[in-house]
Amino acid sequence: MKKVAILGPNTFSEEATRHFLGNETFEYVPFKLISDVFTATASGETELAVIPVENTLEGSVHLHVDWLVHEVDLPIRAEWVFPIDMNLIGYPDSEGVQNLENPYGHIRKVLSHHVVPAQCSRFMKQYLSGAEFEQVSSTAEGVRITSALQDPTVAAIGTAIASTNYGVPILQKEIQDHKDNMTRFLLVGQEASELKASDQMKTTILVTLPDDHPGGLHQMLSAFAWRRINLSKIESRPTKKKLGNYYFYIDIAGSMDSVLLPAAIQEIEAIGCQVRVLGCYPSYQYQSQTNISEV
Ligand SMILES: O=C(O)C(=O)C[C@]1(C(=O)O)C=C[C@@H](O)C=C1
Repeated sequence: MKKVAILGPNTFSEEATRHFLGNETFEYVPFKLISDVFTATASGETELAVIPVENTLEGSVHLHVDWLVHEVDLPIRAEWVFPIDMNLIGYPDSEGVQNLENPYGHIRKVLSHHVVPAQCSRFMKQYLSGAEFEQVSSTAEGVRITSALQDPTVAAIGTAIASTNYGVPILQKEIQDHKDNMTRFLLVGQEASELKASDQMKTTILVTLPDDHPGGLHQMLSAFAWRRINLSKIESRPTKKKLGNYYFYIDIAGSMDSVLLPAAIQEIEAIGCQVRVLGCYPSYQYQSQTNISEV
């Protein structure tokens, strides 16, 4: 059984991974810190890792993408998109004071993962403006601490499964700003896995433009444009080597098996761009029942 490192247990990462990879084919190894998820896989302790990289409301999780680019050499093997329903998890007001305007006015501290305030900003502004936000390593860690403290002034935002497993009630369901809040996860690792085919293949590349090459970005993009290759994401990030130096993180709809994509890459290399392929992999969309590990 291949081992998969995940941020967990009781996190959205675990929920999403179990949904897509099922409970039979892989062994899940939970880690408290996302850095440990990466290093466990880089060191060979686990074959694969699951990394959240992007959210509908928050955009890219730069910290995680930067790890993938700068700290480890783990090809992308698959991606999936999973719906994220945030829950306010805590204890009701112990004094039984019914504040009709704000039933959560007794909460003074909220514990969760750092991406959560951007996903629940409206609810937090309306009901939790009197509470301090404290960042913890995952949403589940916030629920675990809330459970240990048993203090109604401390609450967490996390998964329904964390509420059940740590025995802390859900005070309010679905507190994310949009009903269709989604997070994109990458499956990465040196070992390829047999997964169900997807009719959507993606390729992720990193491109560094040559210095002093006016119009370089335009030339690079036109290599894709005239071949009608669809770029689903392009983002510039610092190379971390020199101030003002950037690379482009590019998601391409298409496979390296096609004739067009390798030709486009050759063309941009010919103008002096450096190209690193992070992976060519199947992309899966959420359906209420999706197990991609049955081949
Ligand atoms: O803390 C968790 O539950 C996670 O799985 C991490 C994470 C993330 O890093 O984006 C995953 C999905 C949600 O967007 C919120 C948090």
